[in-house]
Amino acid sequence: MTYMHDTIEQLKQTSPAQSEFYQAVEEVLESIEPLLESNPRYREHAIIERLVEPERQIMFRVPWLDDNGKIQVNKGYRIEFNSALGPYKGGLRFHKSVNGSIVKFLGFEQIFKNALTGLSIGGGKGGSNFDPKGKSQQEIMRFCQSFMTELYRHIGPTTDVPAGDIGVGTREIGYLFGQYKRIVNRFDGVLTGKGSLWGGSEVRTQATGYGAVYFAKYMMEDRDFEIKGKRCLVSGSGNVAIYTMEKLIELGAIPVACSDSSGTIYHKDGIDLDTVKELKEAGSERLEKYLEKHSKAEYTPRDDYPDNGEKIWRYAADLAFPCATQNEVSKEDAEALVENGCKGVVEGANMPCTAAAADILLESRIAYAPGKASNAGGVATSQLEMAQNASMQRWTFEEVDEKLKTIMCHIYQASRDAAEEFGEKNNLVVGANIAGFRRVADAMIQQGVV
Ligand SMILES: NC(=O)C1=CN([C@@H]2O[C@H](COP(=O)(O)OP(=O)(O)OC[C@H]3O[C@@H](n4cnc5c(N)ncnc54)[C@H](OP(=O)(O)O)[C@@H]3O)[C@@H](O)[C@H]2O)C=CC1
Ligand SMILES: O=C(O)CCC(=O)C(=O)O
Repeated sequence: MTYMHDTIEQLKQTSPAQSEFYQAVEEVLESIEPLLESNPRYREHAIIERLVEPERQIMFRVPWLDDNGKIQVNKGYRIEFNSALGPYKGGLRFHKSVNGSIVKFLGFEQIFKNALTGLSIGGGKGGSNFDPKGKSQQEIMRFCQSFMTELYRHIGPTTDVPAGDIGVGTREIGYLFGQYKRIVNRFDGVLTGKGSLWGGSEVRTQATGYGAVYFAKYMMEDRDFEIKGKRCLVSGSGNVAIYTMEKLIELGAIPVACSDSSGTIYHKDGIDLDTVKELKEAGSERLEKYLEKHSKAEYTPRDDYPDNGEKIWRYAADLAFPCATQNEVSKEDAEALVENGCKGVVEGANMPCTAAAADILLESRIAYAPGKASNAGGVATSQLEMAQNASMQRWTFEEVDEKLKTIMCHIYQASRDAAEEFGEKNNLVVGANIAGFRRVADAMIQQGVV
């Protein structure tokens, strides 16, 4: 019986039916085992027992009126996981799949991600099982207003600062912020990802995708591999995928495939990003419509995917960027990527690889960047937004972008160095988990038993 095994068994008793949460905890505990062995004080201070239990979990009813005047009810969540390093910070996800396990795994990941940035932000996450697909703008606004009517009492610029995630972009943050301001009668920096007209930071929209590509660049340069000219697979076609592709194109790489929840586009000459933006950013269309402009591209609907994975990972490419959702890379997908000569996998999404897929990538020795390190550019830029709001300053795009590059470089180096320190050279999963954990755990010890 190992410490990790005992902890997971305990969680299964106390927090039943939360498979994604156990998966995230297991990965972290496995990685930090050597640190726990060499530093008994982490066990003496019951750091693991305290870390896996959120400081506060808020669940609430979100009633709203649809366009037919019918009352609809959704579940709302905010998990305030750990505030050892600063105010709870993390996004809100609106997606029909959201449940207690998903919000909890995301919140848990956020603790270590935020620690890795080197900034003063704790970990939190929230959301709702509200499905924005097919809803009118008015319905989305009414839903956001109702969600904030409960959430406002739990958040604040130095308490808990939510942001966006799947299904929550600048428009939703606008509706949430408007309702917060109306209730409390204060213009607080209580959300990030705000519109640039009213307190939002430059680069926040681009930050997660740009940050992932900066991370990829630093990681691949260390392996004498240039990104320029390389063919890339980028799953998803939302915020993170779009700005991953934009930065890749800017650096001379060629994204050849992207996807949405209905299907995958493969365009061997390179994805036309303007068309994707038109369909997905300006509108809320299905990606299949890409074919109307590019008849030579190939579209595979989800029904025709391989039984054991996603179509996108079966194409040959030099680099892969999973930027859609959790567990979107199966063991078989990872095997296909390795067999097809992929040299690096960089996670834009949170926990996009199943545990078995991550094992395949680590065993293959190809470069593998875990999301909590490579997608931290979004939350880091959110903290830059908080800093600007608090000091009533506004920095230029170039200033914020420079800071983002520096932070991503720091995260890469901290993860790489921690991996080497524990004899796991190139294992950035171990490195990121140890570097993130150590910072949070040390802060918790210094703050006593709370
Ligand atoms: N936004 C941010 O700043 C950050 C986001 N992340 C993570 O990045 C990921 C993407 O978030 P974000 O881009 O903001 O979300 P968006 O809502 O903007 O986009 C999500 C995209 O993923 C697609 N998608 C969802 N499920 C699947 C699937 N099974 N297969 C293929 N495509 C799928 C959606 O397709 P469809 O249009 O059909 O729904 C959509 O194109 C999430 O894991 C999120 O937690 C991490 C750090 C920060
Ligand atoms: O910008 C933020 O605060 C949160 C971003 C986020 O949710 C994430 O990093 O997964």
